[in-house]
Amino acid sequence: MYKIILASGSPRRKEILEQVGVKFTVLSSDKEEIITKEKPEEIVKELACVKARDIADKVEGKAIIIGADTMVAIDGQVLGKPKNEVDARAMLQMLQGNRHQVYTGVSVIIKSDVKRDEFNAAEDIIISFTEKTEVWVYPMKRKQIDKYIATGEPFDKAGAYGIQGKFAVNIEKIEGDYYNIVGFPIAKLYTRLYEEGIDILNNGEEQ
Ligand SMILES: Cc1cn([C@H]2C[C@H](O)[C@@H](COP(=O)(O)OP(=O)(O)OP(=O)(O)O)O2)c(=O)[nH]c1=O
Repeated sequence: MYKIILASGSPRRKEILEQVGVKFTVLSSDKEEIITKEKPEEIVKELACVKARDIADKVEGKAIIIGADTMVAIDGQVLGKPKNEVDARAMLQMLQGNRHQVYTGVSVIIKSDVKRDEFNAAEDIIISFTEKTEVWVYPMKRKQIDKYIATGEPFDKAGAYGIQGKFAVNIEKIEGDYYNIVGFPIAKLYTRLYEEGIDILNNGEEQ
């Protein structure tokens, strides 16, 4: 039996794992997120890896630690969470009437309890990937953007919107995994781990 640990404080990621029936605990990382990469698909993987590593170093025994990070990209710009209202308005102004990409990077560290020798712990297995979803947003007037900002929804979300919330009325269409936009590409994670012989729906035990 593995302990499954979600290394993220995002309530959305927790909800998605609960929805499919994974038994896990949450230990969120407070490590500073320093970006050294340029491409969004690399940045999200790097940040997911920092979160998973931070928690993996703090837990003992057999464990599967899952880190994730979500960002929005549009016209060569990468958007994280807005810092304030002005920032949120600028982001939503860019996204309205346009197409953008949402990237979520996932990093999974599988810690075994088998020791190589009496001094060294067994090597961890690391699986990491990025999932991309294309999103088209209908044109929005300044008044609509301001009303949306007033709901308070933008502030803890990459790109300043939540597709699962009140922003749903502005989504024209998506191409790719919906759950990836909400912050966690659950199907890709489940499938990749299953290929490795790990079933997260069964406490990580092999099928
Ligand atoms: C685009 C979009 C993002 N989001 C959220 C998912 C993520 O929680 C958040 C991006 O922030 P992240 O930095 O990926 O994650 P987090 O700060 O919430 O949690 P932690 O760092 O502890 O892992 O944006 C939505 O909820 N809906 C959306 O439509």
